[in-house]
Amino acid sequence: MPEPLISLRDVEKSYPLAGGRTWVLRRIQLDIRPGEFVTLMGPSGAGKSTLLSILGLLDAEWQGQYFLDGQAVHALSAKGRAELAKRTIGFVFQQYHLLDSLTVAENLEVPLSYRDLKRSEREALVGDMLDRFQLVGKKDLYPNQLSGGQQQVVGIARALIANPKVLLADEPTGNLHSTQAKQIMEMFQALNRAGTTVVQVTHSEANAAYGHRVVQLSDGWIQTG
Ligand SMILES: Nc1ncnc2c1ncn2[C@@H]1O[C@H](COP(=O)(O)OP(=O)(O)OP(=O)(O)O)[C@@H](O)[C@H]1O
Repeated sequence: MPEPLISLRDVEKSYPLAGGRTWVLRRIQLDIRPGEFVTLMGPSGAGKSTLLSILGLLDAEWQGQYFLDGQAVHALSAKGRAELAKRTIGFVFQQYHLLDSLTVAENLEVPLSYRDLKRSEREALVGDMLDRFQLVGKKDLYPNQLSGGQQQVVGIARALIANPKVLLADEPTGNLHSTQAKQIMEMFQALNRAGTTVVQVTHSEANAAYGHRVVQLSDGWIQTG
């Protein structure tokens, strides 16, 4: 068995509440191995998005231990976390989060702007992604000129352009019709088969069926057995 790519030990999160605290995640233990496709499920408010944000290093306000790709996230500075995230994580959002004032090609280039790459190298990577995701004909359009499904394809291409080890997706098909949703899930499955580790949050059993296993959250606890 390979070493886990993601390992959480006693991860907890809470918010201050009048006179005490309200708990969102309780004593989370989770191991995800390279090449896995894991689905986080559970009722509304169970803590799924919170857990995914912690995994994606978008949230640093938690307690416990998190090892990502051999690094102790809990011991890293904000700068160290940001660098680890850039190298390791691609994040796909339900609401796409594309920049409206940038074209498709420019949106794809955003994650590369933080890298020390020559302009020609950036253009080559953007060109590869446009080809791979069949977006060449759309490259000069703005997000509001695309369908929801096409915007999500751009969101996925942007998440993948820096070649992350882990793709995290929070309800990636939540705003899409079922045909578009199926296309997106097939894309995730293909990426996973090509080696990318995938963690998705979904309420959909159909989407969960694309993954290898389901982790159930309830009131901030992982349900076992
Ligand atoms: N700033 C905050 N202060 C207090 N509680 C918060 C805050 N932000 C989130 N929470 C609580 O954290 C809990 C978990 O939220 P989270 O978004 O992770 O749930 P979820 O399982 O993703 O739900 P959904 O399926 O509805 O998206 C919720 O009960 C929410 O009210």
